[in-house]
Amino acid sequence: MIAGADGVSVRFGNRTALDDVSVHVPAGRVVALVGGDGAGKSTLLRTFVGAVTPDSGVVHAPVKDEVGFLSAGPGSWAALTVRQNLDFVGGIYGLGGGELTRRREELIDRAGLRIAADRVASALSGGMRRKLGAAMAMLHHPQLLILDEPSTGVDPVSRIDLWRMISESAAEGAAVLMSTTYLDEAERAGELVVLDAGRILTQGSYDDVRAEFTGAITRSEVPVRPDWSWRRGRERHEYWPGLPEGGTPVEPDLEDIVISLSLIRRNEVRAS
Ligand SMILES: Nc1ncnc2c1ncn2[C@@H]1O[C@H](COP(=O)(O)OP(=O)(O)OP(=O)(O)O)[C@@H](O)[C@H]1O
Repeated sequence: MIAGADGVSVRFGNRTALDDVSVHVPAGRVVALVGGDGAGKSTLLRTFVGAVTPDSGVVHAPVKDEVGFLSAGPGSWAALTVRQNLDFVGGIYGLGGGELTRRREELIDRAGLRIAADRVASALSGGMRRKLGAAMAMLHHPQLLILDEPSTGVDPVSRIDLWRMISESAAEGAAVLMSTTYLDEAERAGELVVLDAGRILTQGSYDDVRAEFTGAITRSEVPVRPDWSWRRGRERHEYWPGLPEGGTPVEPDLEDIVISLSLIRRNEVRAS
């Protein structure tokens, strides 16, 4: 295992951002951290780069030079071109000469940024800028790659480039921990960690998560219990802890599972 968090809790004043979270990130794997706004994703990622210190629990990570980090911010210098940004980061990590040029041009191609290679970062589209940030984080072949919402604002075609870059880093041996709000994308990761209000709702491979989910999901135009239903396209899906009492059963996907588990958790919190 390259990196891991064991029983990590983080509080900001009286707000609990993470509550007893454990996550392991092995070499060659992509672990996707999934959760809505304020779930604690950025806070957990920031514990791995030393930007947040846990109130309890332990975080293991390689030394700083072996970590690549794309933060939730811009991730590149606005006034530098794509090539200059990559050269600058390469210099920080001691890369130079032909080695840096080869790696820089390889990542420019992988990111689909060749047409923009001499454009300043401030003139890139949001998606191009995210891909440049990801390229900068992985430039020095870090053992641990931490990416905070790399695909937010990236169009579906560019997301394919981004996923290829992330998969290639993992295939080359990096341990990758990334956050995303896109559940379809998270299904592709080797492992999922679903966070809600600072706590883990479920984790494991997508197959594990599906196998552990015990409820049933139905679809209908009008749900039987609106509080346990959510919109999916033109219909509503509804969660049932046991046998459904209405609607047409559907095979739950990750979105159904995550929403059901969040509703169960919120109901437990309200009841306690
Ligand atoms: N520096 C901080 N000071 C105070 N509260 C914070 C700080 N950073 C995060 N929080 C709070 O901790 C909780 C988790 O925030 P975090 O940014 O980790 O969530 P997130 O899952 O990354 O969500 P988002 O995608 O909206 O950033 C939120 O309630 C947030 O308001």
